[in-house]
Amino acid sequence: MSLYFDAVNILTEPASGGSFKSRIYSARDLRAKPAQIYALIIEAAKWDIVLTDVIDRAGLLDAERKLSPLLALLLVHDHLISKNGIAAPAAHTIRQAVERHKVRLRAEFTKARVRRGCASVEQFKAAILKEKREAAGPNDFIYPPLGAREQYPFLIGGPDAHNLHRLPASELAPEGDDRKSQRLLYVDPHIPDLVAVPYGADFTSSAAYKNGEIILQDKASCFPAYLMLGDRGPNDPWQGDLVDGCAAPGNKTTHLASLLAKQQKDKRRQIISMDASRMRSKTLQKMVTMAGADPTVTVLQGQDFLALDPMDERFEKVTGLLLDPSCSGSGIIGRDDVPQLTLPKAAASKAPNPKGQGGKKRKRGDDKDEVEEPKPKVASGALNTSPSDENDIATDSVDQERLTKLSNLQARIVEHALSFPTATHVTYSTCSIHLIENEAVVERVLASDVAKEGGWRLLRRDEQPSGLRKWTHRGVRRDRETGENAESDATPATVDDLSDEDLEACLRCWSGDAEGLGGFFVAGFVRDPKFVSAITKAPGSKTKAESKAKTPESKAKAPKSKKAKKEPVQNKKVAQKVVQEKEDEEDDDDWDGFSD
Ligand SMILES: C[S@@+](CC[C@H](N)C(=O)[O-])C[C@H]1O[C@@H](n2cnc3c(N)ncnc32)[C@H](O)[C@@H]1O
Repeated sequence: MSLYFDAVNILTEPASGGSFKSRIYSARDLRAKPAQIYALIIEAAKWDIVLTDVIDRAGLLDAERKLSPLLALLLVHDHLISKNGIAAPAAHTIRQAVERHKVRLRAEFTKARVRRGCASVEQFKAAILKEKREAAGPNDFIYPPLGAREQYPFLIGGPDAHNLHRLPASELAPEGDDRKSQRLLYVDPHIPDLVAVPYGADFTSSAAYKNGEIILQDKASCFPAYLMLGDRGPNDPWQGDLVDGCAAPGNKTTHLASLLAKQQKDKRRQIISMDASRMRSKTLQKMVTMAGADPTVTVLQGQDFLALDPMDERFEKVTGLLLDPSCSGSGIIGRDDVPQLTLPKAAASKAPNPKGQGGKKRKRGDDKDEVEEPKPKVASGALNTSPSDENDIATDSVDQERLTKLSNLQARIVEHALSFPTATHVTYSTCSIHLIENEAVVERVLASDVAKEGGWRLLRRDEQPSGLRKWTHRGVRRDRETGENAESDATPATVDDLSDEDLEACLRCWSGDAEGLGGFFVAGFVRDPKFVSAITKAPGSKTKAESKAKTPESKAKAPKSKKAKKEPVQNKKVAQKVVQEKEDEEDDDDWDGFSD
């Protein structure tokens, strides 16, 4: 029974940071399994317009005054549609409150099906999806309308499923869907192997999804790995190993693995992937395994990227580093992303709550008779969720001090990446909209000694992979006016030291435009490989990198250690600080991978 009360609480509590799904998985006071709660809400949302109609016509809420509209909707969903009925003992008050009306409820459900001319429940489900799709508007097929992302997932092939476009439409379309004969996948024009699927396509039950052959991923999240590995193929494969320094839950790591696998059929390069948070590292490992990327990816669990010694032998072949560190998450859309359900009408004479909020708070163990819950933020409309699980710290207001701290850490992380002696490519990304975390970090990094000494510059637009070259949203010189910024007292930041070409090199995504994405930023840093060999191997070079680099002789003498070497003292303080921050964040979002 706790399942329904937990679901009601989740749907009615004020949204904190992270996506709806991640909030369920990280909630502490749930008694039912998070996966069950999530599934109940998602399934009930698919049927809400019918269930509401059935409940209203059956007069359930007038007869059962203790049932709130939301609780009734969830219970009636399981009563009519779930194979096992309501998940509560037969004698439970709430179950009885619904089952007392089973004849009427069943009759109204059947009438609703027959009115739509459907012979089976599957057909009925498809008809409802179609109704909802039509209500959502004509553009639903292309990209997700804001706030309905999880219904229009972006899919990307996993390491061993390079061509998702071949996936049979029958795997994706719901049974009885009248679009089976139509084109069901929208092939993305910017990212290879990326497709959007139409409303109601239940790919989560497809074998390809369960096997990790396809991965649900936000489009913007695909930019960094593609920016790094580009349009190469087997004739022009990536040379060297890769590091993903801030990798959990693993979207970009698995995308890197997928792109690498496409290029290198025989000898696979390695990806060393890590996250400072131990808890999130477990999710990372799980996602890597599910994607079949274990042969390519080594996960360093709980590893602080800043504590890595770039001179460690493990990294001697590293040519590319992908950095997607913690950020404000201000680009994540649908923060208040509780599913929006159409609800039945409350009983007419129900006593209003004194605070105007609906009922009393339920205590643990007392769910036998307490059946009202706070008024949900529910309305008619589509399911509204966001795939923001990889980011963890979105807040509702601009905290300049926090942004400054984050940007300091972000700049330090990118500069550390630039200090890897054999690196030629580094990408930096955030899902923040703030200049201070994006262009301003790039500006600082380019001005740093490590960038200047190492010959680093930005990967120009004309050098970017073909799909991203076409992307029109580019870096900005000053913060855009947003609701959040408007409330901030801070003077708008500007970047004056970046050239127009530098800004063209930066890629931006904005929420609220026709692209249908959240806010995102990515930039690529590159340097000429000849310059790399000069700083690591040229005799007499005075660079820091070279002064620390091992000579071939010292390498021959030193035992080949698999363990990280003692970190530089300067990094140690940073490392301790970051690890502390990470431990503070251990309770943040976890992501349950694609193993529903
Ligand atoms: C935005 S999330 C990364 C999302 C990931 N790239 C993906 O695509 O799924 C940021 C991650 O960086 C990790 N992180 C932050 N600072 C770190 C550090 N110094 N070393 C390693 N990981 C760090 C956080 O624990 C968090 O999991």
